[in-house]
Amino acid sequence: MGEPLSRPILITGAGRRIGLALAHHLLNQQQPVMVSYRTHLPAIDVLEKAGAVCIQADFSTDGGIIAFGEEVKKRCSGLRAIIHNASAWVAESPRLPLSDVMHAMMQVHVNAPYLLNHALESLLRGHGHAASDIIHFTDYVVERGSDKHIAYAASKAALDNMTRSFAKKLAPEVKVNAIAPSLILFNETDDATYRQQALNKSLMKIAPGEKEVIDLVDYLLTSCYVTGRTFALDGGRPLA
Ligand SMILES: NC(=O)C1=CN([C@@H]2O[C@H](COP(=O)(O)OP(=O)(O)OC[C@H]3O[C@@H](n4cnc5c(N)ncnc54)[C@H](OP(=O)(O)O)[C@@H]3O)[C@@H](O)[C@H]2O)C=CC1
Ligand SMILES: Nc1nc2c(c(=O)[nH]1)N=C([C@H](O)[C@@H](O)CO)CN2
Repeated sequence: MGEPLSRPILITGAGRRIGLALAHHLLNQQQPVMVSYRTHLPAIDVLEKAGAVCIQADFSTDGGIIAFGEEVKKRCSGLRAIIHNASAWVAESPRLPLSDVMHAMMQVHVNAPYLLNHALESLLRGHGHAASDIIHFTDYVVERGSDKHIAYAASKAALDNMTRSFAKKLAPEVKVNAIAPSLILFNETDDATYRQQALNKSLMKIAPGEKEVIDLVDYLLTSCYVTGRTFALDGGRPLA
């Protein structure tokens, strides 16, 4: 149904973990993919060999965000979707000035999606009803706050709110939705005690892995009706 798979899906921060898995999943479906990466990990070379267009970008400055948007516009004439995955999970710490933490969180989780959604709007429009998507990756903590990642949670809450604003602005050509995960994937540095504590916070008591996110992205991309909504991937954590 609809046009052949020609417009790329843009995934930010796809050099590792969920973004990287999503990029390979879409490529395996013969869906063209364009990604941003900050650190040139070997996985980027593999992605390029698999056919992805990979563009280096650091969203810690507005200049870096704007330059990335300009490069995307040079490299394609339309976009099927933008998936705002790029993120840093930074806790407040005595070693970091609080203003630096808040600034860094707002840059990657708010300024980047805000500026890129505006800059790339013309690439998303003009393809028909519900023909394009924006997906914001937020977080379960938007609902509950976080005493250890206050700036992170606040920035993700702003991103959650922008989901509804952009849904109003871009409908009906472009659907805009958010995915709010809780524990999906551990970090290599997570020790056994932390891992057990984290697993116990949900009813399902697992870290499901990237496929849980990929399956929801696939659903959102196929919908012609869902927009302005946030989808929790939290294993029943609010009920635990
Ligand atoms: N993993 C989980 O359990 C959970 C994940 N989420 C959300 O899901 C999404 C994916 O999670 P996950 O794969 O763990 O994310 P990661 O933290 O592993 O990776 C995010 C990517 O974003 C990139 N990035 C970070 N800061 C910047 C920046 N300033 N400019 C450009 N790129 C940047 C990183 O680049 P680099 O490779 O250079 O570091 C990295 O490749 C995120 O939005 C996250 O908040 C939410 C809840 C739980
Ligand atoms: N950018 C990231 N955001 C988050 C991560 C991560 O690794 N990178 N991890 C989490 C945790 O899994 C948390 O959900 C556990 O309760 C949150 N956000």
